[in-house]
This record gives sequence, C-alpha cells and structure tokens, in this order.
Amino acid sequence: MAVELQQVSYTYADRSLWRHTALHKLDLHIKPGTMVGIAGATGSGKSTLLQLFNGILKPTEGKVRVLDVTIQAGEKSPKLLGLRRRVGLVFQFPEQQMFEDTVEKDLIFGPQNFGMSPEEAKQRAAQAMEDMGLPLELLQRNPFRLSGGQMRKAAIASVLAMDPEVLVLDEPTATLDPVSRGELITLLERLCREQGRTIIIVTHRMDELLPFADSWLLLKDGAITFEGSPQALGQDPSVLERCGLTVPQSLRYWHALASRFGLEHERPCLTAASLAARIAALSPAGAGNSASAREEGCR
Ligand SMILES: Nc1ncnc2c1ncn2[C@@H]1O[C@H](COP(=O)(O)OP(=O)(O)OP(=O)(O)O)[C@@H](O)[C@H]1O
Repeated sequence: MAVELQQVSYTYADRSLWRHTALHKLDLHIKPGTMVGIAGATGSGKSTLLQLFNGILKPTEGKVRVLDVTIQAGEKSPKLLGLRRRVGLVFQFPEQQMFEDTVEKDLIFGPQNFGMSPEEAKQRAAQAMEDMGLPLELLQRNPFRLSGGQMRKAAIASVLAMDPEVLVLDEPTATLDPVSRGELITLLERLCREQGRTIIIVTHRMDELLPFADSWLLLKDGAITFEGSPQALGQDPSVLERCGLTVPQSLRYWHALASRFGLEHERPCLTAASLAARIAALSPAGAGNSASAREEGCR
C-alpha cells in the first residue's frame, strides 16, 4: 500500500483544556500508482488528513503507514525526514511558497536541500518543468512574472523536482480558469498513469475531477462517509449532498435521463461528453450508437 491508516484519530489541543478532534478512527488504504480524490465540506478534516500523509502531523491515536514508514503518536522515526522527500505535499496556493528570483532557483532549492548535487538538481528541475508542460526558457524567469496558471504549475514542479513517489495536492485547481483546470488535471493524471506516482488530490469541486480518480473518499465531520470508485459514487450521488457537496451537473442530468428512459441499470455518465453521446444514442437516428456510448464507460 502507498498509504494505510488504521483507526487513526487526530485531536488538536493547546495548553489550555481546549481540544478538538478533527479526525475520528479512520481506516484507509490507498494503492500505489493510483489517483485518489478526497472531498468534503469545509472543516471536514481534509487538510488535517493530508498532513498525516508525510508526517507533518502524527496521529494522536492509531497508526499511519506511508510507503515503508510507520508514523504513530510519540514516535520519533529517523525515516520521517526522508519521507518528506518521498511524499510531496503541495499546499493550497503553492505559489505563495515561491520566494527566489528565478523559477530555476525555486525548483532546485528542495532537491539540493535533500542532498542532490547542483547538476542533479538542475536536471530534476528541467524534468519537472517538462512534466508540468512548461517550456524550459521559463526557468530563468522571475516566478512573479508568470501567468497564474504557469505559476501554479511551476510551484507544483518545485515539489515534483524532488521526485516524490506520492504527490498530495490540496485544492490544486483553486482559482484557475476552466481551461487551466482541465490542463492541470490532465498533467496530474499523466504523472500517475505514465510515471506510476500515487496522486492524492483534495478538492471541493467534484465536477472536473470525478471521472479521473480511481477512487474517491468523502469526509464529513472527520469521518469517512464514502470510499469507492467514481462509478459507485455516480450511482448514488445523494452521499455527496449528505457531505455538504454539490452534485456535478452531468450526474444530475444523467439521473434525470436514467429515470425518464429507465436506464438506471446502466453505468452512470460522469461527464458532459459521455452524457451527450448517450443522449445521441437514444435518438432514433443514433440508436445504433447505443452500445458504443455504453462501452465508452460513460466516463
Ligand atoms: N491548527 C488548528 N488548531 C485547532 N483546530 C484546527 C486547526 N486546524 C484545523 N482545525 C479544526 O479541525 C477541523 C478540520 O479542519 P481542516 O482544516 O482539516 O478541514 P478542511 O476540510 O481542510 O477545511 P477547508 O476545506 O475549509 O480547508 C476544523 O473543525 C478546524 O476548525
């Protein structure tokens, strides 16, 4: 497993008697090389959970196992520092963490900090730029002279430059325009499918990411209320509403269509494109396409 949680709870506490349990006895398994979406309303515990994945937070109860490292309360594992390189954590608005005067200096900072030679770090920086679909000439540009989308990608590249096996991203598409959001999801999916990295993405917005993740985890008040495939989630989107999340429009339309035409037994259409193909197949002229629309898996 890339990540395994056994009965994990996390309680925030300060020196007074104030305590707040943000996560309650979570059990979770994330397979290596998969793409996992985590969603939940504000305050449901998403960011707390992410910080357990690379040891920034240690569980107050239970056991977290990430790659070959076990993290539990009170334990000082010498492997924890190495884990920070192997599990890259990209916070919300990562561009706020860029502070050098060139993109390259920002990208080589992490790798050099973890002991790579300058040459190796520069190679990693160039590879990370390529993985994020950015031209190499931007390496010499001041990060603050990039467009919003380029800056977000460069900031993710600065984590990717450390060659992490697991990449954890908190709301990576927040504030981007629809085209940039789509591009970023495609790039992240490539890191998973072509390079075998485990990609964990926290989001409030399910619409674009829903079909791309291999599995979804929904959190409500610090507990897991759903764990399963996008198709399983598509079959019963009411769980999204129970978690305070908006049901993606394509799914709403799919369920209206399914009840009108008695298609409830079919795999749900998760995107506008697959929904359009299914609708076209329902028309008399497109009836012959019905099987292929179903086969398309209504992704
Ligand atoms: N440093 C902290 N000290 C005390 N309580 C905290 C702290 N950070 C978070 N909490 C509380 O823990 C709970 C979970 O917070 P968390 O940030 O993990 O939620 P979230 O799902 O990421 O929210 P959002 O979507 O708004 O970022 C919330 O009730 C929050 O108020």
